[in-house]
Amino acid sequence: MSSNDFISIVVTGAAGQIGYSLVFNIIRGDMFGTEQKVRVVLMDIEPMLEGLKGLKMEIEDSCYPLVQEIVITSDPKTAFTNVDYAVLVGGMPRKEGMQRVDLLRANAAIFKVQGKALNDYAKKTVKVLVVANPANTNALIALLNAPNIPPENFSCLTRLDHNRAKAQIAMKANVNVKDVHNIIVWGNHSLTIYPDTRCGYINLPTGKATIANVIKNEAWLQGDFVSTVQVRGAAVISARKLSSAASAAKAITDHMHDWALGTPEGEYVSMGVHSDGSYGVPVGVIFSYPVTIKNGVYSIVQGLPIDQYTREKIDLTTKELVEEKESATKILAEM
Ligand SMILES: NC(=O)C1=CN([C@@H]2O[C@H](COP(=O)(O)OP(=O)(O)OC[C@H]3O[C@@H](n4cnc5c(N)ncnc54)[C@H](O)[C@@H]3O)[C@@H](O)[C@H]2O)C=CC1
Ligand SMILES: O=C([O-])CC(=O)C(=O)O
Repeated sequence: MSSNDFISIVVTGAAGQIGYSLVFNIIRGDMFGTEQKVRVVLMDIEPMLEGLKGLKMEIEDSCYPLVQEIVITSDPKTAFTNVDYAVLVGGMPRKEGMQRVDLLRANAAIFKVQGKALNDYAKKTVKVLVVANPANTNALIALLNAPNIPPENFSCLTRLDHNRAKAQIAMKANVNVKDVHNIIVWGNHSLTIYPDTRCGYINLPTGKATIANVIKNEAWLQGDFVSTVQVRGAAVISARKLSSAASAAKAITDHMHDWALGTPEGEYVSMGVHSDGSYGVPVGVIFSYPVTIKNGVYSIVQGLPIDQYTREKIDLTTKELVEEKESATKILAEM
């Protein structure tokens, strides 16, 4: 995993609300296991360095034994040098009246710089997770600016959508979340993401049953369930007046944990990854697929049945991602 006896991970946007939860998940051992020492680089923009000093003090005061070193910085070279993992949370949030393309432009500049810094300073084996929105296309921009790092090493966070879908099914079926398996979320981390339960199953005391057979409500599975997952982020913002943070940090932790340590035999998780053309999605967009992971390498689950309804949902989210890619390509060409 690392040439040393510790793993080096950078978290950008570490002074923000996700960072405040995430960093403690990492140093507690939730991400890489309770025996794995970690060197954590906390990166944010210069005006946030004072806040990062406070976070560093809190980390020290928590006395977590896995902490090898805590570095705080706003300098990309210092942040990315020799890291094994990079979680890119920092970005420009959408402001009132801002169009999606404006958000893309503001973030393209950030992810161009960070992609180049990863390329120049990180280990060539670095595994990158982009969280900041628009997450799929920000990940693509970073990837395009890091030609020396394999495209398979870039991903974006859709595990929160996956976890949200799993939780909705568990609540509807009145079972524990740990008994719900093989949910899939397809596509873009946006309102078009498609949560799909057709391959999923639930472990009941009587044995394994399909989600459809337990829920027995196809209209709900194709209607309210899908829309609840799609608008869940907005629902949290509306209630909390802040976007999801602890649940996002948990999803990041799940994503990196599974990427580093693998998925249980037969278990799918959802990850935004560089499309290889699977399921008719064009090559070269960052698309959420069902994956299994072994020895740090993910494989897109192949051969799943795609019915007409699913095809339409996958096509819709694909169309949005292709349009985002076109906008990003134009924006990058103008820079
Ligand atoms: N993919 C997903 O499932 C989710 C994505 N998000 C996204 O994650 C991002 C972060 O969310 P929060 O922590 O709540 O936001 P926040 O606003 O609390 O924190 C963001 C941090 O990023 C920093 N930042 C801005 N530009 C930076 C740069 N160039 N380099 C380093 N740091 C920079 C800011 O100074 C701030 O400290 C947002 O874009 C949000 O939309 C949030 C939840 C779920
Ligand atoms: O919209 C946001 O900033 C937060 C987000 O992505 C989510 O909660 O899924």
